[in-house]
Amino acid sequence: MYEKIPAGFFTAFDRQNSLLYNADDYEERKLSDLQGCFVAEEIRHQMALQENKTVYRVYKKTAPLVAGELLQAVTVLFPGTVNGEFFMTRGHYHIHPKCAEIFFCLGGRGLLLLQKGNETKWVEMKPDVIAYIPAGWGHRTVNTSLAGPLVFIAFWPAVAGQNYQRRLKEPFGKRVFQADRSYVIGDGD
Ligand SMILES: O=P(O)(O)OC[C@H]1O[C@](O)(CO)[C@@H](O)[C@@H]1O
Repeated sequence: MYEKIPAGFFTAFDRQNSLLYNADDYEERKLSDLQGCFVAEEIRHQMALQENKTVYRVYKKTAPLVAGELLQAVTVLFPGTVNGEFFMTRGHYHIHPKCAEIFFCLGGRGLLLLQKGNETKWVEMKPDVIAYIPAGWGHRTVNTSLAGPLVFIAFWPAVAGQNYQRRLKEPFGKRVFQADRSYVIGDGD
């Protein structure tokens, strides 16, 4: 379908299979990779020892890790909870302080949590929402629906890098729990 387009110059969202066509890198995060993310850490640990569900998949299009280049990735964040707390990504800050990021929601329902110092913001993610993550803000996504995956594409500078340690010092100030058929936002750590 895309044979006339040079592979280095495009990607496409494969809606049927929920993945990034022409991606060249892939990551899968299971419950065993998400140590310390959920309030119920012991329950997460037990779930990881038993079924160890996949929480999210990331299909990436790489680029040289130099200034001026951009990376892109489709994330598929599956439905589920750990003791009523919705499945989420680990969450990170960028190493480079001047790198923003953009998310475009392709399907599902969720929240993008943004953190800077003690300040927490959130953006409701639903199809066609384009969320902007300003430079310096930590970001984590949460699937707030048990009906299906939250799917979004992200674009960010290739030099951004990911800092996972900073969230220990500047943790996400909100947590998202199941409530009837919806969600409730509770205080974080
Ligand atoms: O790196 P984390 O926090 O595990 O989350 C992965 C997410 O990060 C991103 O790189 C976007 O910041 C996405 O591609 C993916 O959703």
